[in-house]
Amino acid sequence: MSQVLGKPQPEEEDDDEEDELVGLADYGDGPDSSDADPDSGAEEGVLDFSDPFSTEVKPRILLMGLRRSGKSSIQKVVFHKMSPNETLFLESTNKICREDVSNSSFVNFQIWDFPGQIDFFDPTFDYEMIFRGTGALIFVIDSQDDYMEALARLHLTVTRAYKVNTDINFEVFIHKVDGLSDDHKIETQRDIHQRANDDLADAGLEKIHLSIFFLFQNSGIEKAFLFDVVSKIYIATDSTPVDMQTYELCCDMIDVVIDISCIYGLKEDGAGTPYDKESTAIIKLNNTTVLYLKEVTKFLALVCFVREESFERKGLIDYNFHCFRKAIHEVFEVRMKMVKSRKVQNRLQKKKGATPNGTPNVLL
Ligand SMILES: Nc1nc2c(ncn2[C@@H]2O[C@H](COP(=O)(O)OP(=O)(O)OP(=O)(O)O)[C@@H](O)[C@H]2O)c(=O)[nH]1
Repeated sequence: MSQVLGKPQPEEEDDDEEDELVGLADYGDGPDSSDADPDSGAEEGVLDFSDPFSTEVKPRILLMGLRRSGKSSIQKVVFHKMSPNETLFLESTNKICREDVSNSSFVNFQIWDFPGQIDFFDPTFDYEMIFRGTGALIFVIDSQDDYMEALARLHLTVTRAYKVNTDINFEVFIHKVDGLSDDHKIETQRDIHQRANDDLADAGLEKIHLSIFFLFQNSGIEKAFLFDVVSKIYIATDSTPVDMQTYELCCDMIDVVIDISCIYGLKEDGAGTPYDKESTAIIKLNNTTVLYLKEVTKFLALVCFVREESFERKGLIDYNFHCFRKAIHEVFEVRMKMVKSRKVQNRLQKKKGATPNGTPNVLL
């Protein structure tokens, strides 16, 4: 099982071979991510919104989509290391489930899983409040289903949300592509892209940008770690087991890259940085595996193990990497915005003589 901000855990029996959600790192589970009771989330109709002045306010990501589209499965596989096969037994979600993903200083947000059947435009739901504090809205579409209803719902959701908050990032996940042929996948993505954007254009909302992509079931990446380059602690990994040898090999690769850059990459007066956005390295091992390192942020690197034959489709791997990097940057941006706005709000509150949590200061 993966661990967050930690060294590898002992291997666990896990027959699940597939890295189902490559392109999204698994930020692990365990005590770190379970610091909030998943069921402590707002009950249907009884939303318990975070106090905007509380220091607990976190960037919020909403998971929406029709019933059985796979929202809870995505959350469980990504954040709880559930094997994709086990998602078959997931019960339908009947209330909004909120969960804190606050495993480290790098990744810190709250994810809200909405039940598919919920009518969040029901007057009893304060959707304005929901969307106002939202950083990203992920809309999941089941590609094996007739997706016309999903597209109508997507349009309604996006237009409502945008009216309340123009800063929301809209991400559309085309899910369950495992059942589609390669041709059908491309055709489905093209069709969904076209229809979703046409609907927005018809509503005069071309400026809304929808990022639409597949959740790759098999990108050819065998194992991936998101490393903090300086400490060589991995802050996230995928759902396959971690073994010490693999982890150490990744650490060695980071050392090699940084050492070589320090020796030959810096200017004579020592100017420059040994690690920047151009940093990348590929090492072919003698066991038909390729080690691939790429910069994600100035602190983080993704280190992957890729089968040699899969590496021939390097474009696909790079595309996955690109989506992943973009998602990480968006999470950081959302987080920075929230931190800034919280500071401003706290300052304003202080000026007004109230404590950050909204209770007036009482001077005794
Ligand atoms: N073929 C396939 N099935 C999947 C995949 N992901 C999830 N499923 C299945 O889709 C079904 C519905 O998954 P859920 O995660 O419960 O869907 P949901 O959107 O949370 O559903 P509600 O809670 O009813 O809104 C389950 O039987 C899952 O096993 C996938 O990648 N491929």
